[in-house]
Parts: sequence; structure tokens; C-alpha cells
Amino acid sequence: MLARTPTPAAVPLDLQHLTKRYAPGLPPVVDQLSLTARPGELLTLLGPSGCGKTTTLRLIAGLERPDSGTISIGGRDMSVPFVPPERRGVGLVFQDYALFPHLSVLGNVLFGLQHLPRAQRLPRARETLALVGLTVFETRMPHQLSGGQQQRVALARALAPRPALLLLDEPFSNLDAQLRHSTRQEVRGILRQSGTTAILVTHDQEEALAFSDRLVLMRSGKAEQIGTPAEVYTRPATAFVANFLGRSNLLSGTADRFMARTALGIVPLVEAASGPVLVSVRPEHLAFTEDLAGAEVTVVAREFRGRDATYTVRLAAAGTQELLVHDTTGLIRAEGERARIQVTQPARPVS
Ligand SMILES: Nc1ncnc2c1ncn2[C@@H]1O[C@H](COP(=O)(O)OP(=O)(O)OP(=O)(O)O)[C@@H](O)[C@H]1O
Repeated sequence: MLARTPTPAAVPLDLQHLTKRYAPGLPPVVDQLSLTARPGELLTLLGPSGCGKTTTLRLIAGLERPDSGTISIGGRDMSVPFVPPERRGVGLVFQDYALFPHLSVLGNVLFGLQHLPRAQRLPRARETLALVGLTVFETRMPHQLSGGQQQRVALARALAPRPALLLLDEPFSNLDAQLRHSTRQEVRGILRQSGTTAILVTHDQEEALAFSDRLVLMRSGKAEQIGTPAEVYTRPATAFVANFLGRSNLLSGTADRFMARTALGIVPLVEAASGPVLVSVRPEHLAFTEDLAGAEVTVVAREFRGRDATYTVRLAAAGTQELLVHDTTGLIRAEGERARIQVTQPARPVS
């Protein structure tokens, strides 16, 4: 890739109590959403289908008007008076790259630069193509490029005007698994290099964990939890977050400070709690043990993946309760086999 080209300082986004209903009387699809993106941050809106991710992005872009709440981009209020999409300094990249088929790669990137003085357009377009590593393809037509290359052209077209904020709506979902992975890493590198603040929408938890500096876990239009991927994964605030981000075992029990009594025995807790509690234990935080203090289980099913395996086990002390145990020892256990398991890391109480 060519040398880094200077771009203006990235300008953050601030949403306060943003609310949007598509029809009066219906529940809001974006509900009192407040969040702030830091300069240069890659922030992901993650959540199940219909939770309001795309609507939030459309509100930020100015393609929808909020019912209440405020949007400010680079410290500038977008709501009163309403700032139209083309005046927001925002770049958009969608799922279907939507390149102009009759324009070359260079032509596609130049298209968004009509507002610049003529002499600046070509150098800016070429500089941006260099940033995304497509200089040698500038005369190609879109149909002569791979899906990943087309997506990089779409990114270059959105980045060329140097937007204060880049909005990416499921931009990798049309790519096959391998290309998706590499394109995602490339795009992440390009955004980092250009210092762009970006908001990504995805329903793919692995993508959100790999791409983001912080993620916003959305549910029914609200932010259920905001944090770094590690924070949200290791310390899910709610059972919904624990289940949505990776697999999780939820156990009910009774807490007394940093311990909870559960069907698995005494489980240490990352934070103090008291009384009835639900704890989230990741499958990788459970292990088979020879220790007689371990909880008795019967192996119900095995998902063998070569390097590791996930077992479904039934707890002897809890009737039908089943747990997932991630195992990296390589020791194969048969279905129906009896074994013991223990918790290897403190668990998190969730609401
Ligand atoms: N123009 C519209 N008119 C009425 N309802 C809409 C409109 N656009 C979206 N909705 C509804 O608003 C809710 C949120 O939609 P939105 O597209 O924001 O969700 P999402 O989280 O992006 O979902 P997905 O991951 O499936 O794209 C859904 O119930 C959807 O049906």
C-alpha cells in the first residue's frame, strides 16, 4: 500500500435520546438511544434483525428524521434546522456496493468529488485509490473486479470526499466467508490509516468482535450494553447480551457476596451479589476434571472440530439442565459417558 496521505481530524458523533417511530401508536424502533463515537473510533451497532440498527444509521445519515432526541456530527447539531444528507459530511457504504457499472474505477471515485475545484479532483481520487490499494485497477470497469475489490472501490468512493464520519451498513455480507474475513481486515486497516471515525452495522457477532473498538449491543431500539469487544464478551451485563455474543450457560442460584450456590456447586463470581441470581458461564470457562469435587455430568452430545470440541452435558444434580463445555484437551469423550466438570473462571451475575 502507498504512503499514508493526510486526512482531516476525524470528527465524532453524538446521539442523545434519539427516538424514531415509523407510525404513531407503534413502539419506537429506535428508543432513547444515546451514544458517542470518539475520534478515529470504529464503533459497531450489533443486534438481532429488526432491533433498529439500520434505522439508527439512516437517522445519522439524514435519510430519516427523528421524532425526538439529537444528532450531532463534529459538534454540529443536525436536527434544528434539519441538515440534509448531502450537507452532513457523512460517507455511506452499503451491502450492495452500488458502483456505477458504466464508469471505471477512477470514474466511480471521481463521481463523489464534483464539489472540489477541478484541479483537485484527480489527485484526490488517485490518492484514495492508493489508500485502498487499487491504483493498478483505475481503468477497470466494476464487472472486471472481484467482490472484495468492488467493495474497496465503494469504500474509496465514500472516503474520497474525506467524510467526518463513515457509515457502513452490512458492507461485507455479500462476500463469501473467506473474502469477507480478509476484506474486513483490509477495510479496518484502511480506516485506521486514514483516521476515519466509522459506524458499522452488522448482525454478525464475530464480525463485530473482530472489527470494532467498541460495540453497541442493541435490543428493541435501545442500547443494552456499550463497551469494548472484550468487555462485552467477558462481562455481559444481561442474559440477552451473554446469549447473543457467543454461547453461554445460564445457571440460576443463590448468591452470597462473591459466591453463588448453583446446580454446578459453588461458583465464584466476578462481582458481589446477594440473593437469587442468574450467572453466565462461558463454555470455555468450564472444564472436565478428575477432581471428585467437580459436578457430576453425563455427556449428551459432542461437536468435534479437530483442534477442539464442544460437549453438551447434563448435570446430574439438576434434572434436565444441559451445559456446554468447550474442551481443548483432545481427549475424546463418548456420548453417554459420565464425567465431572468444574468452573475455571469466576462467572458473571446477569440481569
Ligand atoms: N420504512 C419503514 N417503515 C415502517 N417500518 C420500518 C421501516 N423501516 C424499518 N421498519 C421496521 O423497523 C424495525 C427496525 O428495522 P431496522 O431495519 O432498523 O432493523 P435492523 O436492526 O437494521 O434489522 P436487519 O438486521 O434485519 O437489517 C423493523 O421492525 C422494521 O420492520
